[in-house]
Amino acid sequence: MATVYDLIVIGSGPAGQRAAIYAAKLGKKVALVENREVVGGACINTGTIPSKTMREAVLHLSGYNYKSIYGMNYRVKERITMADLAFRIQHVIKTEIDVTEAQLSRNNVEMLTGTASFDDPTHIRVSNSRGSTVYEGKNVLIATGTKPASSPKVPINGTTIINSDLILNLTNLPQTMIVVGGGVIGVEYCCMFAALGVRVTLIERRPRLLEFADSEIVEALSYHLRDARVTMRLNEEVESVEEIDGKVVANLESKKKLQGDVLLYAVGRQGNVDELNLANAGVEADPRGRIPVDKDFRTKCPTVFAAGDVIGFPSLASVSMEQGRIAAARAFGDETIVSNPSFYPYGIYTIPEISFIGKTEEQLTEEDVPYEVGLAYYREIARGQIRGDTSGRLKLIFHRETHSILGVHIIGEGASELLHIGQAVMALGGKIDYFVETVFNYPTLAEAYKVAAFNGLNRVSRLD
Ligand SMILES: Cc1cc2nc3c(=O)[nH]c(=O)nc-3n(C[C@H](O)[C@H](O)[C@H](O)COP(=O)(O)OP(=O)(O)OC[C@H]3O[C@@H](n4cnc5c(N)ncnc54)[C@H](O)[C@@H]3O)c2cc1C
Ligand SMILES: NC(=O)c1ccc[n+]([C@@H]2O[C@H](COP(=O)([O-])OP(=O)(O)OC[C@H]3O[C@@H](n4cnc5c(N)ncnc54)[C@H](O)[C@@H]3O)[C@@H](O)[C@H]2O)c1
Repeated sequence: MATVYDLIVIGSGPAGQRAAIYAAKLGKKVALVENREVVGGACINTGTIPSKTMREAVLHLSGYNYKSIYGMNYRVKERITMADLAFRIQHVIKTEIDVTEAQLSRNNVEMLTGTASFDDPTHIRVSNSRGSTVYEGKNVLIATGTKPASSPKVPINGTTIINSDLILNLTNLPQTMIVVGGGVIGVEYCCMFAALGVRVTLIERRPRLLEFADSEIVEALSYHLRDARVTMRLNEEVESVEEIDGKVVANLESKKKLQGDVLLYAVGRQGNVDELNLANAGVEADPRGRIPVDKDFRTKCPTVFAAGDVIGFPSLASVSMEQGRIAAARAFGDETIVSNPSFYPYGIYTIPEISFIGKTEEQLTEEDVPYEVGLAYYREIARGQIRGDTSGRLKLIFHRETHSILGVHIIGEGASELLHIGQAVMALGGKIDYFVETVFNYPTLAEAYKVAAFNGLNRVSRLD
């Protein structure tokens, strides 16, 4: 007889963890299956946490934030090595794994190590080196995440041709690097390596980087990339990659050839569905391994749910956690838990960082919405000068007539934290006037909201 669980969760990344803990809090019997040796998924082990820790280490050791004050030669450590970066990354990964394991165990979530697959909609086979065991799940959540997209024409070798899972395989900092893909992963790593002095060439097949972000903000970022000696090749597609005489060569569709010491291939991600035997549950994935779900994260099979990156957009750790929580609630008939997707923020940890919420100017123009913009430059704000960030800016987009806030877009120090002020005001239905009427601590970067609000309202009154 198979052991019976109220919920079997497959995958221990942000979506799986939150679902498992939420169901356990409802008093349900929960098992969490993970095929890695440790919990945390791509988020803790290869994606979010390592990349954000590496960025922090790069900023600290390179003295990046203080160069405008102490001069371009200022740095905390003269020769920064991959070992310096790996030291801090491994420390944070280990701590995060410990925290997650403790959370799961004190909530009585049973961990099963191995690869899960469906025998039928309610029977999950867990296979590992010791064999396989079948468990019964009255409900099942697929939270298996994604892996880096690959191409037979790009032979990843783990040393000179890598993807984002293999960054820590680099033993030495390269002198030159080719980054393929101007999405979030490509641009974030491009910024980090450029800040370390690596000469980076970034190749993107679209006409611009980060196509979902506000174009003014992306232009501002592009200025910083050029300043860090990054060469941007937009409208260029990489067709194949090869190794010639110890160098990596990227062959572009335009017949150009680019050469570097290392190539990072970051052209998107593919759902982890190959090993699941989805057909046995009557569930199908699309060619990119994404599983379609309804608003409650239910698949075509009523007792099988899917959440996190495996369902596709927006593929963020932050959103995956919410999806997992809601999926678990719905599995047990709890309709009270809600989460509003229109107030999901983006934090893009480029150097400088970018964060935004709501609509871009391009979207509002397309929709014929009468909007106005209020801008604040960090250089006009005392805290900007104190922190040494004089190029940051905060942009508030608001409705000319109702004054409601339609979007907040920030580039600069602290952007991803600062954004949550705008997010709260938007979510609570506040208007731009709130920022004018509110006293902010001084000197803070948050003051940028007030300056931007004055700027925007002045523009409206000049025209009315
Ligand atoms: C380089 C990088 C940087 C990122 N930075 C950010 C960021 O700054 N902010 C942000 O919000 N998001 C970021 N993300 C995205 C974020 O990591 C993902 O959105 C998040 O990890 C998705 O969580 P998940 O639970 O869906 O799956 P994952 O975290 O991918 O976890 C899924 C787990 O399931 C396991 N699994 C797969 N198949 C099976 C099976 N058959 N049986 C058992 N186990 C299985 C996998 O091994 C994995 O451990 C980043 C991603 C990358 C790659
Ligand atoms: N800070 C964050 O929130 C964060 C950070 C990293 C990753 N992520 C998540 O990870 C996911 C994957 O990120 P990603 O950057 O790999 O994927 P992506 O799909 O966002 O970007 C891939 C880019 O590569 C380009 N491209 C594809 N093939 C190409 C080729 N042959 N030559 C040149 N360019 C090519 C595409 O046009 C696209 O712009 C994202 O959806 C994102 O949500 C989030």
